[in-house]
Amino acid sequence: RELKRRTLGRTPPGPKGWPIVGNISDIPHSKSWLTYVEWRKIYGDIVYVEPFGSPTVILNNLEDIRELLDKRSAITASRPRMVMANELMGWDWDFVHMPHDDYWRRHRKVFHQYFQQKNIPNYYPTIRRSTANLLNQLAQSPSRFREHIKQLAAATILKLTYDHEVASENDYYVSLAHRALQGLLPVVHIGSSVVDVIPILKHIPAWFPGASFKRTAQRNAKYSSELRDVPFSQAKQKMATNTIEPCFVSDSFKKDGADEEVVKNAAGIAYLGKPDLQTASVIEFFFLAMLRYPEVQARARQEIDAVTGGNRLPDFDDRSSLPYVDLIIAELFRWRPTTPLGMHHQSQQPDTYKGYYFPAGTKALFCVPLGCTHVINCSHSIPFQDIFSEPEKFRPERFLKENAELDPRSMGGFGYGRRVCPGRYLADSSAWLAIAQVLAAFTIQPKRDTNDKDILPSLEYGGGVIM
Ligand code: HEM
Repeated sequence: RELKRRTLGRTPPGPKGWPIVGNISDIPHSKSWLTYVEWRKIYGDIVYVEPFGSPTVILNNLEDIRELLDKRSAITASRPRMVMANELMGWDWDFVHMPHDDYWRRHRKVFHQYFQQKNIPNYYPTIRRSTANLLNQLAQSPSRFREHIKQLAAATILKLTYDHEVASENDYYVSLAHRALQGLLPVVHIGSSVVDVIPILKHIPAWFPGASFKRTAQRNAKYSSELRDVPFSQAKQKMATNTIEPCFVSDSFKKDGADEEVVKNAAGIAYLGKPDLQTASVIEFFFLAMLRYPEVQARARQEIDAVTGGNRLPDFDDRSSLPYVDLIIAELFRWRPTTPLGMHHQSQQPDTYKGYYFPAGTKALFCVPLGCTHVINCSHSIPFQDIFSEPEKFRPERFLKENAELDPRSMGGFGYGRRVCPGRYLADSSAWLAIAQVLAAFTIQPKRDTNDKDILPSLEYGGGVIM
């Protein structure tokens, strides 16, 4: 290591690890960003750790993130090996976690062709239908708003992907995705499973003491193939009988050189739920913000009523006349990013930056540099307060004044470089219509307790990958 240091330069500073296991015990499994905040104060914007010999940097500064993950994306667009998820649980078809290679590129291309920006207006009718259903459900059972929001996101993506209509919360496809995700989400974060840290353990038998990860993997493996195969074969049956309406599967099959396996995999990922979980998450955070900031809600309502006359719902044509609603969405991305640590990137070549050496295979985690994510439970340390003042406050007006040139939607909320979220245009349109129409049709208020006091929900994050 000393020789490497002398010839290639130093790796960035970070907590000193132990022999062999490195920093494995320094990285918490849950809410790790709180630890990263503390490390930033000690070591600076670029922190280096080596859990079990695996080089990892934590990037805390937008300028560094943009340089390394956007500009040098050709070498930082890969993903870390995921032994538990991909090799034991059968998720190797999931292109979100594929290495940056030709096979990934083919999936990304087919996905992009369908979900690219210019195609989104074709999907407005589907988004409108799902949103109308959300409004009806909210009118009938407002306290179940979280279930209704999840159904909204699932209905849009399943219709667009397979021409499948989600009729109820108990929809079979929705529960398939839910079951699969319950197994997958806990194992996609660095260090979340012992076998990702020590891959050789994947060869020990399931009965071996301490091999509970193997038994967990075996239990969950069938959900991954079920999720990918069942909806796809039903869509294919509809295609065979000419009863399918245009959707991702049918459109992608019509393209020259269509590859069935790639279309099947990419469809499975559109539907898997991570994407629609995130859209649902943005809308849930919107409800939280409106409960806490009624003055923002009132101002948005005023803006909408001035455009619609208060007697119709806003629609996509109104978007350019409703700038404040857009600022609310921008502020949601800053105030509560749905993936505060983004998704891990991995470099494919050694590199140097700011005098530091990054070995090939360095994993990069970026703390989405938007504001108060990191402050929760930790109000004395506010990273990025250099960018946003009072980051813990939900204040859409900040983008009219001191932060007018910034848009958090292009500051990491959707990721970076060649891996930037290819579903972002669909997500943006779905979230916008739901938020604008809910603002027009309802007033979001807290429940009251028996003493007529508002019951306000907690502002705390959970501890997973997607909030
Ligand atoms: C508000 C909603 C959403 C948010 C905040 C979001 C955010 C993200 C983020 C942070 C990444 C990782 C980017 C990186 O590694 O640098 C990502 C990747 C991805 N997202 Fe989204 N996303 C959303 C909605 C969607 C939707 C609706 C779809 C599908 C239609 C989608 C499909 C994907 C896919 C396929 C990837 C993996 C791309 C790759 O690895 O090449 N996302 N998203």
